[in-house]
Amino acid sequence: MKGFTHDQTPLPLPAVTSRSAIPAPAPRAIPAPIRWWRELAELIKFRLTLLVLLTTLVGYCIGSAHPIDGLGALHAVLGTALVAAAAAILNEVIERRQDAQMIRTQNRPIAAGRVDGSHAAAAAVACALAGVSYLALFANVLAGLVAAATLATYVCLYTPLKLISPWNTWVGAVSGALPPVIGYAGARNVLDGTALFLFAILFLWQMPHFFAIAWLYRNDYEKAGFRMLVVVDATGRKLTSQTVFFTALLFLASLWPMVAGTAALPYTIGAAILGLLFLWSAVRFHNKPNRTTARGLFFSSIAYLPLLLGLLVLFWR
Ligand code: HEM
Ligand SMILES: CC(C)=CCC/C(C)=C/CC/C(C)=C/COP(=O)(O)OP(=O)(O)O
Repeated sequence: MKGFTHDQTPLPLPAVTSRSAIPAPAPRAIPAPIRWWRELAELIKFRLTLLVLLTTLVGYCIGSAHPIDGLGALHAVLGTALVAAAAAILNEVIERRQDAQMIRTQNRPIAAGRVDGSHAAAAAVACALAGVSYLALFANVLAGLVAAATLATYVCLYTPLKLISPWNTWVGAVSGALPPVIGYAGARNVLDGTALFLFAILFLWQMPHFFAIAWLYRNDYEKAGFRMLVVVDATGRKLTSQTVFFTALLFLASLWPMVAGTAALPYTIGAAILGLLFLWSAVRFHNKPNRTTARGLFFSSIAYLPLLLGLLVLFWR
């Protein structure tokens, strides 16, 4: 890959337009391993992928009998990690032109031309095949199939649909909701009501999560030609109403274990408190949509999910 072999320069920095007569200090060289890691982290969307893998681990823990089989969990997470990394890279290959037009993504290795798209695609396909086979061999075939379906919905449906219809977010939310199901299938080798519950939590959570982001980056999305709801809904009313609607549904769905008797009381109390705080954040965004409330909602989403999933694992029975 171009960026991993010849490139000795630090990653491009934003242009500095200072008129000061004092010469800027020469940029300090970044050690090669750090540079490579940064490129790889951008390629595989490291932080997003990390949370995705946490949901897989949670799915495994919920599906597994006590005590949890640590090696089994490791297999499920490793296999999913390979497929998720492949998904991120293929998305960046397909969207390299759009990514290059958006401020948020223009410095991604493929969009910026530091990594060759066809080499990256070949590596991603190898990674995807390795991940699905790994899951089929070391977890079970069902987990491998769910992972393959996650990859297919993300790369073959969601990614092209972003340029066509605002329904893309629903499709993307299906991809994002499947990783805990991979973990659950890896532990149980079946898909049942609990798998559906995990899917529903992730599906609903993604709506406020993404609508907050979409609001923050709506100019970027418009510039790149993405048909997100935030771009086609000029008033923003649909987007903010849907944000509250889905967060309220998420609140209700998160209380399902109380009704089904599958989680102890501390879970219900914790889920109710977290859900109300998240809902408050969504209502604040609805009543006054601006950068502050959108950012607040984004951070609430990032805090809510691991906390809720942590409670679920701790108090599941
Ligand atoms: C419809 C589905 C989703 C869409 C469209 C979406 C989109 C995005 C975008 C555009 C960002 C970048 C925000 C920024 O750079 O400031 C982001 C950040 C993030 N997303 Fe999502 N996301 C979705 C689902 C998920 C899922 C399923 C997870 C994990 C379970 C997740 C976890 C994260 C995390 C941890 C971040 C912050 C990391 C970072 O800033 O790089 N997202 N999301
Ligand atoms: C096992 C497996 C395949 C796991 C992956 C699951 C997955 C793809 C989760 C993310 C869901 C999603 C739609 C993210 C946004 O992507 P985006 O392309 O809109 O984000 P971007 O604008 O930052 O590129």
